[in-house]
Amino acid sequence: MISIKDINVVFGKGTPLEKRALNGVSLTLEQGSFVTVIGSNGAGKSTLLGVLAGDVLASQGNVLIGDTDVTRKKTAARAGLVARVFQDPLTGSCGSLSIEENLALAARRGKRRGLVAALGPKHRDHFRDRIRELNLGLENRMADRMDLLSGGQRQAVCLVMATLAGSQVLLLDEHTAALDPGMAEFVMRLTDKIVSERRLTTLMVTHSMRQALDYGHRTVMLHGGEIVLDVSGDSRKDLQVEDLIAMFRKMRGQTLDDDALLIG
Ligand SMILES: Nc1ncnc2c1ncn2[C@@H]1O[C@H](COP(=O)(O)OP(=O)(O)OP(=O)(O)O)[C@@H](O)[C@H]1O
Repeated sequence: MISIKDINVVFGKGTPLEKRALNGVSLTLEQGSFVTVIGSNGAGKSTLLGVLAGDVLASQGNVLIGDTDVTRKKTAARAGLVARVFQDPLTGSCGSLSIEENLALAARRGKRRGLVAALGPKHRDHFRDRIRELNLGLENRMADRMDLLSGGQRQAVCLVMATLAGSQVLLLDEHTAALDPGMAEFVMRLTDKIVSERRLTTLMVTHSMRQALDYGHRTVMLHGGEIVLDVSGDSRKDLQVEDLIAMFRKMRGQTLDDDALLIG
């Protein structure tokens, strides 16, 4: 479960560049709920994920993950609670390490014992089994460096990595945006499977209105650092991509030049 209450984030406070990125945002997600987050550029989506991951400390408000108040805990201190997959497949893993070593590092996230302990035969078998489930043939390439994989293969491995340390929260920051449409669909189906099988509490930022409505149970729209739409259940089922685009237009007070960018 995630509960954030009345979160304010101000960057560059007291400087000419002061920017209020989040303004009194409150959100509660039950364990296992999958929420898609949309909003135009600069709306505050990444800042919201940063507040949950610990990269961004709120100037006001509280963040609870499960029963733990993590408001003042930095990223490393909440690493065992939160897993994150980024847009750039190179960000969430180490290209110069093998698939197996990356998995071993991910399995130790938030724990004290090092890489050697996580590369014992039992763990290796487990890693190979988990990678085999992807059906990408990567179980035969466990010693290959991560930077030899395609972007999609790498994101798929990152998703497996995100589940290895037992985190209950998964943050997805436009994690399919850099992939071709076929691979993006594969990674989304995999995401859906992992989230539902493991009952992960998930926030997924996307610029694709289609993805935002097709996946998850609830959709939240941010604008100017505030939640301006929060839909689930029947009212979400009735929503069409065109409705979301119309809301974007209204929020931005202008016509979008290229709807295809949003529909994608
Ligand atoms: N570290 C920072 N220092 C100063 N300003 C920042 C910082 N991070 C974000 N901002 C500003 O805060 C606002 C919200 O940024 P954020 O990255 O959360 O938006 P976003 O909704 O994720 O946008 P995008 O869709 O473009 O990724 C923007 O105006 C941005 O310029």
